[in-house]
Amino acid sequence: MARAAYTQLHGHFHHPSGPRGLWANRTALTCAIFASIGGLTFGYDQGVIANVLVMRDFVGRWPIGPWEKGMMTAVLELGALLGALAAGVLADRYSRRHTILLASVIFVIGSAIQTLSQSIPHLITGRAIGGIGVGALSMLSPLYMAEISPPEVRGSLIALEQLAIVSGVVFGFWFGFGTRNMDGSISWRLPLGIQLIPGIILGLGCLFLPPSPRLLVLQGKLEDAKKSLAYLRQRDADDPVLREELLSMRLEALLLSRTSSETPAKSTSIVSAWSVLFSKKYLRRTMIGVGMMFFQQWSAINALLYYGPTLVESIGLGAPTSGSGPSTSMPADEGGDKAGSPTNLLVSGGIGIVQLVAVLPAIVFIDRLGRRALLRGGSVVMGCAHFAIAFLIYQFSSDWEHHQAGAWAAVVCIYIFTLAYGLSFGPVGWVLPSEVFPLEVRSKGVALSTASNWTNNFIIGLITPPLMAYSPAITFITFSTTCFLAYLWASRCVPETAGRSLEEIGRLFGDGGGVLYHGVDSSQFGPIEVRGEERDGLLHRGSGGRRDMRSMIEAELRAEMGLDGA
Ligand SMILES: O[C@H]1[C@H](O)[C@@H](O)[C@H](O)[C@@H](O)[C@H]1O
Repeated sequence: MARAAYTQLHGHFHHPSGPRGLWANRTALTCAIFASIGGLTFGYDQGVIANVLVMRDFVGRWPIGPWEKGMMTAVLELGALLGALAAGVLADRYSRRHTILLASVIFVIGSAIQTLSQSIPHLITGRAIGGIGVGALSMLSPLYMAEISPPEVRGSLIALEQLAIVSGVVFGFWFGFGTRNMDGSISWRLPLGIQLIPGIILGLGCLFLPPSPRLLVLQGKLEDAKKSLAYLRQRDADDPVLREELLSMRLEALLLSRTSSETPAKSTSIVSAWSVLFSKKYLRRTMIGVGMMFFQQWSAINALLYYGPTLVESIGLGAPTSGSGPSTSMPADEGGDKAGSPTNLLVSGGIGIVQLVAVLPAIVFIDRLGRRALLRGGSVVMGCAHFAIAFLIYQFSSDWEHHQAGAWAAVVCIYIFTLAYGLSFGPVGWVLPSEVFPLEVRSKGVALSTASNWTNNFIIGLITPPLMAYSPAITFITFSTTCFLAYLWASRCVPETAGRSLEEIGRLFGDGGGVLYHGVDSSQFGPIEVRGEERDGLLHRGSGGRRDMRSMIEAELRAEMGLDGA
């Protein structure tokens, strides 16, 4: 009976996703919204720094060249890369919440140093330290959200990370825009200092969040896990549905401890703990996590964000540029009064707003339409938009003045691209890596995927200016090609994870570990072949002793927990 109740409540077809499902899971929703403050810090920095680096007082005080300006972005990204990887280890060793606390403290220290900077080295140091916090939070928030979410709304809840990031971008951009004309250093100290507020709120508040029930199960703290799950689902601890969910988590953890001599999460050797991600068992998932972030970044969202205004100016719209041909510097390199140039507003500010608008339907539909459908549709539209921009540049760049319609068409394409990205690779980029890894390697898998985000973000920042200098048309053809490759990757390599429990997703990769209830149309498995047959709502694998071990452990657990079916 309990099994039927569980299937009915958590099954793919019965439980509502979208707003109704979100409302039904409002405790998990509230916790996810709070945890998403981690994403806010990340986006805010991105939004604000473009404005800070061109503020009158800032430029007058420290007349720095492009090299130092590039450093400002680069040190944060490199710090974030380190932070994400370090958090992958600490999140298992201590807990998700305590690592969030530590990351928030580091972020606050970094932000304070930036705010109080008396010299450029201070600022760079502050950004490196702050970057460690930003990077750690950028992996911890989605990881925590994935582990507290019920399957039917997990996509929506993790997509809140993207909502937080882009809200941060928009708020940071417009706040910096608003203070830019203030007299003195307050114009830039204020927007840098304001980020202390979310950092402190997250650091203090995270200890009040319920701990991840999945991690507690892995650590053998079953009573605590039950309590946390009961709180998150707002159900009685003895509720059969709750016990079924707990059972599936315990089953996964037990299978893990009985089938592997050493739990990677507890592995003493750093090298073996990470190298396990490249073992045969996990390689496919690692490729999905790392590939997801690779393609998210190579869609070139940040290239447009950083270099969009320059591009638009080079095609003859907005503020006039000095010199001929496309300038390849970041908008920040262009000198004090360009911060408020119509182009900067139109593109940098506009791209943030379009991302923000697009992520809202994505949150509603990501669990209904599925991740794969969004990725496949999004990549095609993005690829076509880049291609159209390349074509327009190729066709008209020698004489934009007499082809204003063509120039405007390019701007429209930038927005179409951003809309498609905001509905697909933006949010799904954070969702997918958090769900494909099983518990034993989840934090490291998410850390490595997040590290892929920061590394590729860094590479794009580095190569876009010389590539644009060489040929803007070729630049866009390159990005168009990576988007079409992303389509092939999504079609061939990404399984549909929507609506499945994290334990169930392991089955899509042939783990055989942990899935209790299937109840999902197997045609949705995508290209990943699941060998076995379905009986009694259970997917039975065709071969191997693991299935037997699973049924054995399941029977043991059912007996111990007093659940039917034992
Ligand atoms: O998902 C985010 C978001 O789309 C940001 O705007 C972008 O700058 C980041 O690199 C990306 O990871």
